[in-house]
Amino acid sequence: MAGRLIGVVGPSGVGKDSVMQAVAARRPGTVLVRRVITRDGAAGGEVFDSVSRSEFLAREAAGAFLLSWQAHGLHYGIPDDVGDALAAGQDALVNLSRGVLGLARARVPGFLCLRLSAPVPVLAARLAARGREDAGDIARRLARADFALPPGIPATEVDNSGPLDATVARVLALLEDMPAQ
Ligand SMILES: Nc1ncnc2c1ncn2[C@@H]1O[C@H](COP(=O)(O)OP(=O)(O)OP(=O)(O)O)[C@@H](O)[C@H]1O
Ligand SMILES: O=P(O)(O)OC[C@H]1O[C@H](OP(=O)(O)O)[C@H](O)[C@@H]1O
Repeated sequence: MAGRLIGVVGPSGVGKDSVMQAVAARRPGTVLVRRVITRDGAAGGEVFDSVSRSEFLAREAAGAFLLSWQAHGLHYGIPDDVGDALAAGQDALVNLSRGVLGLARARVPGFLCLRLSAPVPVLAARLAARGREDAGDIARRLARADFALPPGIPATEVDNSGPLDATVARVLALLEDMPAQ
């Protein structure tokens, strides 16, 4: 049976990468999708494929991405070969912009969406503690916290304002129960 693509969305700092990494580590057969990003490879955080803007645009034009978008002054791409993992029966977790959920749902049979949430003061504290962005960039990320999901996208909301372990346990339970949407 084919695996499922599980899009994890929510405001910057809510914990998407943290939750995805912990879930993949505890759930055999679940892989993390490595994103292509026009961000400095030394920025830290998630493991990603760092490329120049010109390289990104060339790959995009060549059809190398299942999904691509821009946010925070960066380009993001999801390699098309994620389909190989799904075809091999692996579930794949991917950090997505809320803005590409309509396309993801249209392009990927059985696409699932988890929407993480936490209050803005919690996001602000986490982004400051993470230290990957400067104060101006953090302010711009927080201003985007309430970005709405496109209409008609079924998403299961999971609160990540408490301990990470509690969120991970909740997501692991959900993944056993959730039917393809
Ligand atoms: N439940 C939690 N409790 C405390 N700290 C957390 C929790 N979840 C994540 N964090 C911390 O919050 C910070 C932001 O987490 P993370 O980078 O996973 O968020 P993100 O949603 O992927 O953000 P972005 O969209 O900006 O990449 C990290 O420093 C992480 O360690
Ligand atoms: O606000 P929306 O569009 O949902 O998300 C926009 C982008 O914000 C985050 O970027 P990063 O991981 O912090 O670079 C997400 O991963 C996504 O790529």
